[in-house]
Amino acid sequence: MSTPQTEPDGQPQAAGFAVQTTGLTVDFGDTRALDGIDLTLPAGAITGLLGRNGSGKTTLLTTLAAHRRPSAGVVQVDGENPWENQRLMEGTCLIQEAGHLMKDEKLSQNLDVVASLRPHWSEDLAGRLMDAYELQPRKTLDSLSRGQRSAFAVVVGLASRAPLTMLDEVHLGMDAPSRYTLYDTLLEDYAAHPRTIVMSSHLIGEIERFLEHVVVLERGRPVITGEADELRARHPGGLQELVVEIARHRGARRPGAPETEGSA
Ligand SMILES: Nc1ncnc2c1ncn2[C@@H]1O[C@H](COP(=O)(O)OP(=O)(O)OP(=O)(O)O)[C@@H](O)[C@H]1O
Repeated sequence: MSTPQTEPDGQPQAAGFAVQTTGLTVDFGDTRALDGIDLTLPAGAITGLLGRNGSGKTTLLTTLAAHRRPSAGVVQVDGENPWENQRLMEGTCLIQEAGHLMKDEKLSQNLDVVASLRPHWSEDLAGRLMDAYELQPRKTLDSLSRGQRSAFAVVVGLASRAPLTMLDEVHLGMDAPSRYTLYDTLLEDYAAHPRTIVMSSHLIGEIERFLEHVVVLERGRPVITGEADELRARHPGGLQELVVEIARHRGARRPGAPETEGSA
């Protein structure tokens, strides 16, 4: 388990949670969304979770966040099963377009509730991001535009400073300046307060420069896992091109032909 460290103000520091899955399988009726996944996500690193539509990214993130139970296999977060685990629930934050927040309540009320639930909450960071996104605390969540709702989800997700912070397509609806505010703030705050970050996005070209670890899912299985620097060195076209190449290769594969599994 992670060892708590102390911040300058005496608060316990959010150390990153490591994540491990063994044989993780999730079925939705006849659809196998995750197919026996063995995966390790390193603690205190930024992992990019990449893959095409329907490859299983959201299912993996919601299962790691214990929003759903695996059909088979094991999930371990910071060495423990996250299911109904109070410590891990407090330390795990999955950001998905503000879906988990109170739509009829003012933003200020939402912030108060989240602050009371998150041991590592930063009032200062929340305030700075609210200002940067020009979000008015007196507005209700359901009165915001789509991009503003995503921005508010970013405020909540980053200010929570959760040891396991997962961002699932959180950029949806956000314009380019708002997305770069997210990236810049994430990097700056991560450097000062290391934690485990998992980021799923189709905007690979925008995020690949700060990824340290990469997982590419395809049809519910990891087809590539590895250090981003190594992958970049082996694929000068970048991660974006790599994901497109994988999709082309898979699309061209004859039905029934053996798959080329494993790390790149
Ligand atoms: N609630 C559900 N009921 C039935 N099938 C589901 C459900 N959620 C996901 N699936 C199926 O599981 C598979 C993986 O979906 P998932 O949402 O995890 O993919 P994704 O990689 O996040 O896709 P995207 O990039 O489009 O968001 C898909 O085939 C999808 O249709």
